[in-house]
Amino acid sequence: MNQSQKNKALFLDRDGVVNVDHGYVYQSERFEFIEGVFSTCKAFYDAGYKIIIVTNQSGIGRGYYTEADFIALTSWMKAQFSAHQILISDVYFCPHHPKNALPEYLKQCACRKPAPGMLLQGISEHNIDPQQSIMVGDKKSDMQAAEQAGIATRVLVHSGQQFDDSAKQTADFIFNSINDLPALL
Ligand SMILES: O=P(O)(O)OC[C@@H](O)[C@H]1O[C@@H](OP(=O)(O)O)[C@@H](O)[C@@H](O)[C@@H]1O
Ligand SMILES: [Mg+2]
Ligand SMILES: [Zn+2]
Repeated sequence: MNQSQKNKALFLDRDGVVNVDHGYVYQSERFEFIEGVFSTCKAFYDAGYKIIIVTNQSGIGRGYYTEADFIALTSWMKAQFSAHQILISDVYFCPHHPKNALPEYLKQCACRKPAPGMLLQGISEHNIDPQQSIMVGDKKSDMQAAEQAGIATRVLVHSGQQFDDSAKQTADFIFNSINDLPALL
């Protein structure tokens, strides 16, 4: 299969990119969409990008909330995008943590960013060409995961966690938020 038959993807980190990172958000009442997320995702969706979310959810491993809580919130979140005529093709999450987690989630896994596992799974399951794809994150670990997965364009946004100069070196672009992303179209 040649590259032209592969899909291009906009990979999004969730907390700090899609929604305000209030810290281990798991309830829709605390899920505050970041300004511009719908208009930006609509622009990329209409431009032929699959939209795939890849999110660390150590709050599950830490016992702050359950996988069922996360799945319910994710269903609600996808419905909000759908109401804006945007299909979220998939949401991949990592519930693990290497040090502070309930026994069943205590592990050094291949999916927790900066590991690339969630991105590689999305690339495989959705026939994505990483060279035509973009990753948006608010942490250095998001950029490192994308680099490991071969995602060609990496964007760091200021709308989430603070980051240092070493994080800036892992990004191709640094924007205030996802609202500025259409400049890349
Ligand atoms: O930004 P994404 O990957 O979508 O999700 C991040 C969240 O799972 C949480 O990740 C935590 O980091 P630790 O997992 O505790 O290191 C903290 O940064 C929280 O503020 C944040 O809400
Ligand atoms: Mg984040
Ligand atoms: Zn994991």
